[in-house]
Amino acid sequence: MEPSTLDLPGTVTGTMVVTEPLNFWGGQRVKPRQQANAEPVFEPATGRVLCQMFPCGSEEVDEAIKSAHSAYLKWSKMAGMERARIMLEAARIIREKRDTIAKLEVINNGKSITEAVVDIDVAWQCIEYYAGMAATLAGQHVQLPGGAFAYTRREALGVCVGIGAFNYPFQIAAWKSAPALACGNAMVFKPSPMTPVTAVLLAEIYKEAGVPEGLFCVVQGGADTGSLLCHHPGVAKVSFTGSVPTGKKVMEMSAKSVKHVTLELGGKSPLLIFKDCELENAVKGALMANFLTQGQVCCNGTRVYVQREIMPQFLEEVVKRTKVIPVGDPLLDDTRMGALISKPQLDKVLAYVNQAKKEGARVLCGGDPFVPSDPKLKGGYFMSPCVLDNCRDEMTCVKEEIFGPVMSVLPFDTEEEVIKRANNSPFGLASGVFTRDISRAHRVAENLQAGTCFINNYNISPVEVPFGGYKMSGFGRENGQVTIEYYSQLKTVVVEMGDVDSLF
Ligand SMILES: NC(=O)C1=CN([C@@H]2O[C@H](COP(=O)(O)OP(=O)(O)OC[C@H]3O[C@@H](n4cnc5c(N)ncnc54)[C@H](O)[C@@H]3O)[C@@H](O)[C@H]2O)C=CC1
Ligand SMILES: C[N+](C)(C)CCCC(=O)O
Repeated sequence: MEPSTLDLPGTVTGTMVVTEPLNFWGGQRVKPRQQANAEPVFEPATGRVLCQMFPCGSEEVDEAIKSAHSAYLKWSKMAGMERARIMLEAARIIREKRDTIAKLEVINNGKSITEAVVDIDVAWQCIEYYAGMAATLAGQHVQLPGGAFAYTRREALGVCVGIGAFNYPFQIAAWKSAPALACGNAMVFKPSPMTPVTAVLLAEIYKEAGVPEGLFCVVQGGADTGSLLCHHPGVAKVSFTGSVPTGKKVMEMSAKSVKHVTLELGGKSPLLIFKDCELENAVKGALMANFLTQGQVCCNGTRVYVQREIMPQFLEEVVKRTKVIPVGDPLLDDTRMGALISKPQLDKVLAYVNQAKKEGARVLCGGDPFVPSDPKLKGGYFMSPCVLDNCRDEMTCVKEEIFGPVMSVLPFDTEEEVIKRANNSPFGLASGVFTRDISRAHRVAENLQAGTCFINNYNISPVEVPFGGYKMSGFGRENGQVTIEYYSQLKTVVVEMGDVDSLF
């Protein structure tokens, strides 16, 4: 890579320009074939153009998939132990380059450096975790009558496609590629067109660690490139992270050639806070559930149901803490909230706040554009984190995914009532409950219709535990042991030891 991209120690917000090619296949960065249809990529904290994103066309997609396929033929025949060793080396390199990758992630995504460092740590942990699993893949031996037997083999799928969202660009690439590679697959990854910069670093790191050329490729582009990938006959599986409408399209396109599909889609997750909770932890949990990555997190607990008796104390504390969240230059260590991904996203979120007001919600704090005092940040996409009170279940802000720093607070009276209301949503990604009553905690966890339930915490996602949705939040899982099943297929081998007993 050119030194300009990696030479980051002195880099401050508002100075970086990325000119290196952002595609990667055949073991190297590949220049875009056509300069047409270029889209500017912005630095969210300043509104400045960071680079151009050149979408890949069908020839480029084809080349990347061919490159991945030839790598897959080698990689899938290697011993699991050998794949593990290379993946561990990749994890080590990420650890070594963590601060640089995190910085670039911040410049492209707008989240605070404190969060980005955690994201990169989770990325190498994920690769380390699946490296540990690569050598454990095994089938089963089944005894049959007459000395016959069968055994199963866990085999790779082939070339898998990963399509990522803008909110966790590097981490999503790791969450998808780690289990894919552990199982012997290759991956072609398409980042969000708004965050094209860091996935290619992962490609370079895998290469440096020793994967066969082409094993992890990056193609840049938006919907058109994504659809070329979903239609390509050389692709065995598509793992998608993004919105529900796009997820449906991905499933539909993949259905044409019966590709495997994993969908990690949006949510409107409920967080239930009972009066017997430890209030300070519940308040901290509500902040964690709403304000990470400027609220642009699919599993955020944006419907905060608070038992009526403790509502005044809860609101007082949550508002007090929300008001002092340091919003500003995301590269500074003290900042806890950076900029939203784009101007349209900021406008959309502010419009949701306005709509909420119109429908009768009360803004207790925030919900306005925020202009930091630093002149270089004047064009950034900042807003003050917002708490909405007086919300009702039928309001738009309670029903729709806002994908911004907006918490809607609703009162409830009984456990039975709140579970019913919490489940009355087409989404089912995550949920949370704060209570000191252990029976209640597990009963609530059992009855909430969501892929994850956090008890007395929120938004922690260790790579050892499965993550994924119920209902319209998607299907399939990422992380945890089970994800091996989503990136492999089972072959049954039946062995006859006697003579064929023919019916004919
Ligand atoms: N469940 C999860 O793990 C996550 C879900 N999300 C959801 O994603 C949304 C925000 O992210 P965005 O990046 O704006 O979502 P999006 O759905 O617009 O885009 C996601 C990805 O799909 C690609 N894409 C768009 N149209 C396509 C098509 N026709 N065929 C193939 N690929 C296509 C985009 O280029 C991008 O890479 C939110 O609604 C959020 O809830 C975001 C992050 C994580
Ligand atoms: C890391 N975590 C749990 C906060 C969010 C991960 C899911 C996503 O991609 O939005």
